[in-house]
Amino acid sequence: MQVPFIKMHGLGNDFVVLDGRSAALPTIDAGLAAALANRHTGIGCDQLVVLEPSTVADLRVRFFNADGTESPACGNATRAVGLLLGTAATLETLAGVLHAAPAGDGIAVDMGEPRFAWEQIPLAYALDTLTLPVGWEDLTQPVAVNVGNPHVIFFVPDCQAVPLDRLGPLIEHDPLFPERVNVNVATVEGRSAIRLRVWERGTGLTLACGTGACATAVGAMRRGLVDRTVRVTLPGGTLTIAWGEDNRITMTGPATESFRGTFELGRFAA
Ligand SMILES: N[C@@H](CCC[C@H](N)C(=O)O)C(=O)O
Repeated sequence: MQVPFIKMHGLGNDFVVLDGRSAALPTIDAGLAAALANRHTGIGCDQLVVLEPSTVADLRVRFFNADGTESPACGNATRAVGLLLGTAATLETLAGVLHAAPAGDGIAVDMGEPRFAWEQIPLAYALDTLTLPVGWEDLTQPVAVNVGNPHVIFFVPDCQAVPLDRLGPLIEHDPLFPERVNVNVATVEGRSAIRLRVWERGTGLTLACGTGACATAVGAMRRGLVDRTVRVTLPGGTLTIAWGEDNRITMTGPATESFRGTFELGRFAA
């Protein structure tokens, strides 16, 4: 069976998109997702994105990390799907129904409401999520925010200097986070500018993480470090994040289609 795919990215966070809205797709499981994502033996991507019909929105979108695990949310991929659709649309995700629409040269997405209760992150036990009293070497006292997926954010003087490739996996797998966690290191550069690097749960270091940008912006706003609209610059480029009076987060930024192709399912599925 030949399966069509679309290769896309949002600020270098790259995706293989399978469109099952009108054509039947093979069963998507962790093994197939990980095989397709593999950069040596597969197509190669940070996330596999699957589009399906929905009964409650214009379409349903599922996100799989490079290790095959499914995530309820992926900000950059949501913008990429918005680009594919080319018009305002509602997207059913495991994190709720989101709204994406063209905005200038990019796509704006209503990413929903952030959650801060320790059970909602989730943490293994009750702690103050505005200042978690924990640390790993020089990374201490992070904020925890759930924006559909779990994030911790460490505010540091120079995020470029953090050995995130070493500390990221330690923190991701710490028993404090029963569903693991995305690890953000951020430097506030002014009332409306943040620099950010992210170790993504299930994928590792990426060039950009949309939900990481949302969680970091909201964490910085909760701490009073920045205004309610902020530009978040990641290695792959810049997103604008606004946290409105209605408690909803809007993420705006670019997305790109790279190429289209097909793969032979038998090479990847068991
Ligand atoms: N790249 C993403 C986030 C993908 C999911 C994340 N790794 C998780 O498991 O929660 C983004 O742009 O938000």
